[in-house]
Amino acid sequence: MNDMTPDQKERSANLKGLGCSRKRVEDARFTQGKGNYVDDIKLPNMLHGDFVRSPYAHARVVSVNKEAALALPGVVAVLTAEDLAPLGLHWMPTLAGDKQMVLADGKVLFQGQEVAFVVANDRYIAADAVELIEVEYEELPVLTNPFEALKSDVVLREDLAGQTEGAHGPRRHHNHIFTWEAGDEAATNQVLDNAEVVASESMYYHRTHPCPLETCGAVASMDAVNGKLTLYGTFQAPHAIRTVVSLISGIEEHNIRVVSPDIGGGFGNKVGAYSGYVCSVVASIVTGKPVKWVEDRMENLMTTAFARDYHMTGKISATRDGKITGLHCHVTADHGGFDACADPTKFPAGFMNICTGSYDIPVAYLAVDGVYTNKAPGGVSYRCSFRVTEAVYFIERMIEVLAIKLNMDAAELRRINFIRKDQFPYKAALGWEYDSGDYHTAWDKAMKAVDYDGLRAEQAQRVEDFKAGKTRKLMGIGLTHFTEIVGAGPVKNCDILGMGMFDSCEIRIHPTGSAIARLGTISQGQGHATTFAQILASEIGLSADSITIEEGDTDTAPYGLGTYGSRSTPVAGAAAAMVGRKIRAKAQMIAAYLLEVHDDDVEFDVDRFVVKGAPERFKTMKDIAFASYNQAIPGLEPGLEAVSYYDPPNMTYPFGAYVCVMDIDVDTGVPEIRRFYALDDCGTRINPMIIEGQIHGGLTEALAVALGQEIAYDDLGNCKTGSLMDFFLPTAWEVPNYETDHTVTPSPHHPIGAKGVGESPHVGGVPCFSNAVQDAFRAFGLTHTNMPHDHWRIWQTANDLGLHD
Ligand code: PCD
Ligand SMILES: [Cu+]
Repeated sequence: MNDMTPDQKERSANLKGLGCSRKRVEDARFTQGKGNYVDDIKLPNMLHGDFVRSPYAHARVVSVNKEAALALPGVVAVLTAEDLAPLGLHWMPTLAGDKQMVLADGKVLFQGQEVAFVVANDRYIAADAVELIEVEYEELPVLTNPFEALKSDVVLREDLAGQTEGAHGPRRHHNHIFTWEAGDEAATNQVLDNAEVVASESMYYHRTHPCPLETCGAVASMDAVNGKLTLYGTFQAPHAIRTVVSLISGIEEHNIRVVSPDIGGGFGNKVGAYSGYVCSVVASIVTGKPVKWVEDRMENLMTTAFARDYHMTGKISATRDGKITGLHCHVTADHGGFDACADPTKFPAGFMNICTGSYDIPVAYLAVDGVYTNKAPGGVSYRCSFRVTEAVYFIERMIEVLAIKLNMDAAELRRINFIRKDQFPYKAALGWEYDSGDYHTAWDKAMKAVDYDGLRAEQAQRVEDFKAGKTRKLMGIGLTHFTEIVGAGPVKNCDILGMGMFDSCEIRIHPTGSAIARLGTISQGQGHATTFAQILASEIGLSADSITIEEGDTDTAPYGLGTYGSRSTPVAGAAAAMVGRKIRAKAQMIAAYLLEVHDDDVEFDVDRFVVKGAPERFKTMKDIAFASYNQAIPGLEPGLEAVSYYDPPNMTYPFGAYVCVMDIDVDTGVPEIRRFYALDDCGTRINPMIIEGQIHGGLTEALAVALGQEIAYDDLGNCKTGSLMDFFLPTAWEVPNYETDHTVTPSPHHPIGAKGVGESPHVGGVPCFSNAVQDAFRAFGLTHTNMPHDHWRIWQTANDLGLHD
């Protein structure tokens, strides 16, 4: 940009390409109520489905009596496992290599589990009929604690009885799912045993839920005449859903069309497959009519994919002057009744092995035990790619705990252990190769921006004042330096149900120099229609305003693995850049032909090809597009179209430095966020305004998780947080003013150097908010206390430390 002439700058600005804070093109539709969501889909003669769900967390289903329901006028059908069994559809495969009941097959394993599916003429009749179905249950002992589940005689998964081998290796107990290990245990233990200092801590990253504003839903429409099934739904991965539906239903894949229309937020909740999808498809086949199923808020919170629920124990060793020498981590992962985690096949605990964080740790070991309990299945990322938020929370807490043990400043401890710029690409002890980073620059910028030393001085004074009885408010400074890992993934190690996690972009340039591009991803609010057009604009020299972006229809879009794990930019974004380069290569030939020079004698110049050394002789991309349809080079195919399937060579590693300043009222437990500074480095920035929006959103979800959001159960397995009365969803009232900042460290292997950003603020935000709360109490002897830090728990912490005496 800097070495451009004024004319080039102007032409470049007209393209609205990379780096432009272009306004979101989708917002005209959304802000005027013209979105098209699943519930807006209304097909002729459409029926409506609703579930009978189990009130018990663990029970045998003795009988289901449908008679009264079927007698209700307007009820068309009631499906149970018995009806699905002949089709082989009473169980479905999960993304984690387990299988899950579509409808209760003899027993239920969590509260809210689907027992029967009612199909009726309208949603209200369906709901009334649900009440008329009599289910006889026989209660069984409930296990909600994974540690107890591993000791209990109670067999949760009777269908797996006697199976000592699971999808991810040996199972050592009937409620054990897998053990997954990374790193060198013997070497790590040796370092820990001989270390000058070792800090240990156990922490629980509580169960929570993505809770998008729009709940999950689907409309299935089986056309019996031509054998075509159309399935509309809130799918974050429409192509994968098409393949799964084909595999489990036996309908040939070309006869299935999956459409993700507008999606009202996904956040990981809409990656997996749910009973509602299968039941609406079966119901449509059985009734010959379209069937809609849309869950309500309680069903969404209580039964669809939860996130986290990781019990983590760590040991970190260091020299007396603070150089970290080793890290040991053990996780007990509560997966609920079925293992339905959405992770690449080879990673049953996702990318938890990024838990060495931003630090140069020579040796490390991680083991994760997956366990069945009587809770809802799921295990999705919720704004973090595959357990990265758990990993970052773990290491950022361990650093704080170590700082306390060493009696060192936590910022300085981080600084002396960061991976240095000259160490990239950096091979981490747990296997990943970090593509790029410049942590010291980011950290120093952050410390300076917030006047870190000044803050610590103020905090020390506050402690004095508190002890002197002059104030009842403590001050906490939360620090986090996170490293994300996004862009799954190289096909060599990342697949879902055998489908490699590449992604795709196809473009067709029309004669007049405008275009349509389709991708294998699907926006849920991220703004892909805006940003993918920007990547293409810069690559092919046509204005972003002349490029339509389309996603989500498997009949038209090229195959791709969808949008989650911040993979759209690293993978599909790369495909977009590559497809642009294919277009440019052909355009170059056409331009040279039209200008009557050799191919090598023309060069690309923003929006045109010019003859080298003679910039007045050129053909614009618009000229070339038109020519490609009528005067193409003899022997060359007409038209200007291309498709690219991109298999990334590595993942991308965005990072950031966050600081949170908080005042905590010791007597009420209420935290007040005075300041939140977030520096993000996502490599090349496509749209700074969209990035800022992503960061505000992710930080707000981080605040939610750290300060109150939780899916909680009582001992009987009753979900206590099934509505927004109990499940904390922050509003403008709780949200502070965020200060955003950035550095730019491009990814060396991504065609435009971009890394993902959507998840970063959440991954970095959760430990930062939590560290702020905990730091406020450091001077009074606190080392660690578990999230969520709601007012009651904060008050309790103060009380336990004797601050109310
Ligand atoms: N460098 C850069 C990067 C990025 N970007 C931008 O930003 C966004 C984002 O991106 P990414 O990061 O790549 O991502 P994606 O793939 O697209 O997406 C995903 C994410 O995204 C986020 N964000 C959001 N937003 C909204 N609005 N909504 C939603 O739902 C959501 N979700 C969340 C989540 S959760 Mo997961 O699923 O858990 O895994 S994952 C996730 C987009 O638009 C793009 O383009 C830019 O501009 N630049
Ligand atoms: Cu995750």
